[in-house]
Amino acid sequence: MLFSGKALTVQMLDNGIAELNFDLKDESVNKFNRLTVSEFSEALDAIEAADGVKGVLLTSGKDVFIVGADITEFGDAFSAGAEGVADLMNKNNENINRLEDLPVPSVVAINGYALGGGFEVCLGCDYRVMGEKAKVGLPEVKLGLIPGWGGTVRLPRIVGVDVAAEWIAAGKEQKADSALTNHAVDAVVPNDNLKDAALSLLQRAIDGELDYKARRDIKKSPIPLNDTEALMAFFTTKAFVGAQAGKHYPSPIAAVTSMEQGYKVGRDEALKIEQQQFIECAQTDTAKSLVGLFLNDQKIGKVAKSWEKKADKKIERAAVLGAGIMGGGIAYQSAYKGTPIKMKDIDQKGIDLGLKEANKLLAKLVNRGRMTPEKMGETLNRIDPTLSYEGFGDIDVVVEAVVENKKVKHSVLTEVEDKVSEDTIIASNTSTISIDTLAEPLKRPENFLGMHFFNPVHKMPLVEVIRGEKTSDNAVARVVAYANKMGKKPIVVRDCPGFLVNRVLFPYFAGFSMLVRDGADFQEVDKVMERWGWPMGPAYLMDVVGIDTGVHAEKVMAEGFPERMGKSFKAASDVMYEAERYGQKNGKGFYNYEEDKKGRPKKAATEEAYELLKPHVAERREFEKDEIIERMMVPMATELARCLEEGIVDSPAEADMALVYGIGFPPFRGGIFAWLDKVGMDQFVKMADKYAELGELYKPTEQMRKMAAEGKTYY
Ligand SMILES: NC(=O)c1ccc[n+]([C@@H]2O[C@H](COP(=O)([O-])OP(=O)(O)OC[C@H]3O[C@@H](n4cnc5c(N)ncnc54)[C@H](O)[C@@H]3O)[C@@H](O)[C@H]2O)c1
Repeated sequence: MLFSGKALTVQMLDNGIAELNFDLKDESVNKFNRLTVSEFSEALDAIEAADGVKGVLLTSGKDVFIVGADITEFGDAFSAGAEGVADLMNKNNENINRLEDLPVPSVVAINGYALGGGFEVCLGCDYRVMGEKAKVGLPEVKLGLIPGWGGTVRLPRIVGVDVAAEWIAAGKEQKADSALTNHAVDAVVPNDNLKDAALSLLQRAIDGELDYKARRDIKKSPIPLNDTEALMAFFTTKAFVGAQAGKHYPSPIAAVTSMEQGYKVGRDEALKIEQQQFIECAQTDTAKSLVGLFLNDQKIGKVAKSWEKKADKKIERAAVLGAGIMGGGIAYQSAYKGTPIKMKDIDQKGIDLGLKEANKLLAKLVNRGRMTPEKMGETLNRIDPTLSYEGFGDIDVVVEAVVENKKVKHSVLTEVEDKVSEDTIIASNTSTISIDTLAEPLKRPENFLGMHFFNPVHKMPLVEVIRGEKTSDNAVARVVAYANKMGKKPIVVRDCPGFLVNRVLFPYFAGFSMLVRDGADFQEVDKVMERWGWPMGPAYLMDVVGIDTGVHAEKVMAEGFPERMGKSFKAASDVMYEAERYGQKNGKGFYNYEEDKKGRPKKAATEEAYELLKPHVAERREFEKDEIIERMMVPMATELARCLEEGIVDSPAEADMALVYGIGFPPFRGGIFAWLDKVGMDQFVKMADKYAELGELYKPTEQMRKMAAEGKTYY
């Protein structure tokens, strides 16, 4: 053994080959934490000092190769300013350069995920052999960063500027076939043959059959582009990348800038340029927010896993009641992720619609080559459409998704309780009705809870798991396990009308209604909020949700929280509802909708909506952009703070993730609590107090005022 550490080892194989094996102790994956980086350096010392080393093989002792840097180390390093960032990055840059400069050839066997720094170390090797199941990629932009260990330097020198820019700016993982076609790797082999194939390639390099030095030269030299070629390549790429990423996400452009400024110089100079760009990105609010979200995501994942472990059994069979928009989506998602599901409705038409939707989604996957027709058949077979309760005796979880009406739900829930076994868990997908209210007529309220999906189910990651007063731990655990199995992000919250997400969404809509009442142009409000980062403004969002659904839910919320959410005026949404403008679903809402060439609804402004609103709103007037943002965000943020104080949600991290995953809160802002921390509670309280005359929704809680006085933050 040349070197033996806690993160990696180096041992001599036959023929003078040193195998450097990454295998981080007590962890399920390899990552470049400070320990690994420091041992990597010691391992290179040992290789450089050893006699008779003719070649180096890099391998992994885990299912993955290396998943990247240890993001938990970013926070402290980044808050130490430019020096802290440089300090975190320098050592591994040195390591990868030393690997690349060894007097002998190097080959890496990429057995699983090689992402970020994990892929950058592969790019430092002379040759790359990849297992069929492995994936490579540079996903740093997803954290608001750019590759910082030579990714923007070596990748364009290996695969060309266009492909490198595309890979880095999109941050997508690449499968083996894409990596091979684009020459990012030299061979793809079945995982079982990986090490042998890598060794044989290394032997050929050692024997002089392959000119590894020529390859190295390419990676260490400027990129041979003339000025016109460079102008074309970088100019068009930047325009494209900038348009895709948008102004709130500057790092994809920084990655292209690093390539643009570094293409004319050799490796070492180019690495300095990359580092400068990396440091600038690391100091942006966007990076801070996205790194924060990544860590929050890990946290909610851990919480969900620990719930799952408490479940008494695995979810093998599910059922959904109601085959409408939501029921159809739930059936599709369950079947797609492998859990057979009965889909019951009282109306054959409902069932036909549910199946049609599932068929459409699966056909799309088949057409895009992401699923075989056989798999599509298997998936559809997992959905068992039915008009009866036959076979409900051995169902593990039933999800109720019938119309949002307390009476109907009570009747359906008591009915199904009689058809299932004593230990079946029954969950309701209600959007607003309190779980304790729904549980009232049930014999086994301990087996009942909320499982709130978001529309469209296959796209929206969040599932709110709502525990009522009598819900058992096992019921929560089983439903969390089911959500995990469906590939969703479950977050456990306590019961109240609207639960977490809708409880804070309706105050936001109330902010919108008051703005329009006071003379704001709804299109202007949409534009301002979209520029602020929301995927759609409030009027457009209401049209997409359905004005009828929104108006109904708003009533439920007003009954639940009359002191804050009861309203004394006719809101714009009420006006639309009375005019039967229900939004996208019937082609008319705040906007008019027509189908585009691809059959997707396309919105267009219409005078009709303004005419209808005129008698109910103040004369149109201009509002400052900041006033619009504040009047929209104060009620939402204040209600969220209330939810945390009341224990509806356990932590700021879970609340922030719920809003990002459930309603697309702009990720670059890191969540509402992260936004409040950035604004500062003292400033926020001042901001809210300006609007005190707008009502209770604008009044910060006592605890918020206390936090303001004490200078406290949520994170
Ligand atoms: N649409 C959304 O955006 C959304 C999002 C989250 C949650 N939800 C909630 O999901 C539930 C369903 O909403 P939807 O939009 O899918 O409604 P929908 O009107 O599209 O579907 C309801 C389905 O339930 C069926 N149904 C009615 N009574 C039934 C019964 N006794 N047994 C079996 N089926 C019955 C109807 O035939 C219909 O097919 C509601 O509680 C709603 O609040 C909706």
